[in-house]
Amino acid sequence: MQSLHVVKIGGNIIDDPLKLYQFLEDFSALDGLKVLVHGGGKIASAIGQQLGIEPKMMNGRRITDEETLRIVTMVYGGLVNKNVVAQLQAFGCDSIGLTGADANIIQATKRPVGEINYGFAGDIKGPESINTAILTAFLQNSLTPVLAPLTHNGQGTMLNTNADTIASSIAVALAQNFDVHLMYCFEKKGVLRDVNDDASVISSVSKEEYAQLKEEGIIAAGMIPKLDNAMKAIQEGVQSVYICHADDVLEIVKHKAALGTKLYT
Ligand SMILES: Nc1ncnc2c1ncn2[C@@H]1O[C@H](COP(=O)(O)OP(=O)(O)O)[C@@H](O)[C@H]1O
Ligand SMILES: CC(=O)N[C@@H](CCC(=O)OP(=O)(O)O)C(=O)O
Repeated sequence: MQSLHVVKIGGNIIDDPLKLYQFLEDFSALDGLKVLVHGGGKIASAIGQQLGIEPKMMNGRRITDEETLRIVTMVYGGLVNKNVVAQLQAFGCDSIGLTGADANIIQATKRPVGEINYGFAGDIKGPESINTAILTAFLQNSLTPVLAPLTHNGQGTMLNTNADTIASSIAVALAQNFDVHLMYCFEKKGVLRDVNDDASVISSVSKEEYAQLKEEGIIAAGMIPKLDNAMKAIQEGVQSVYICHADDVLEIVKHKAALGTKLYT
């Protein structure tokens, strides 16, 4: 099977124009088939605040009421997605910017109201909710899909879906057709033993080690949903999963550099 890289880029890089520029230059230089999934939570919060709407987060997830849904649709599907595509074009990477509604790429269901009402947050059922045929057709036509963290419910409503979940779901679905390598890129050197020390990278994490690190409180905050999604991918057919710094993606792929954190089942 052909190799495919699914790369997710997080909010702290997207929010920094220079870091984003450097990352997109490296991403463009990756050989072979690739998909980019972007977040943008920080920009959505900032623009919401400019419009007088305070962000509401619970367990690292955004509570998406009707007003917030309008903001995230504009910010993720418009501002962030189109600027990323324009910059990729400048680096010679022919890309197509999409939300989950475009070409019916990702259908989701509105999260049921439990103890917390997350509002218009979308949960992806499984690989059957991903239009792998159209994603494969884009890839075969030399286009790099750039996916915003938005899905739709098939009944006319957009839903907000965590970008780490989109990356994992896309990677698992495409693993039916490709040898998929999933990379979560962010502003730290990997999963760290001490979150303030970039020299404390844990080079590999198994399922058991993850449970232990979580219990000890070494893995916390946004790293928990990221690792839950990453672990799911490695258990469901993705060939390799890395969590690494946005600066290191090219080194890891091109030169097999021992950087970042590699996950094991
Ligand atoms: N053990 C850990 N190693 C690295 N980062 C950690 C760890 N525990 C918690 N974190 C926090 O998780 C954050 C990453 O989660 P998040 O902000 O959701 O990522 P992203 O920007 O990719 O969406 C890091 O910025 C860091 O503050
Ligand atoms: C439901 C939900 O929480 N959606 C996320 C989508 C953006 C995202 O995941 O952005 P980062 O990768 O930059 O964190 C949010 O609105 O914050």
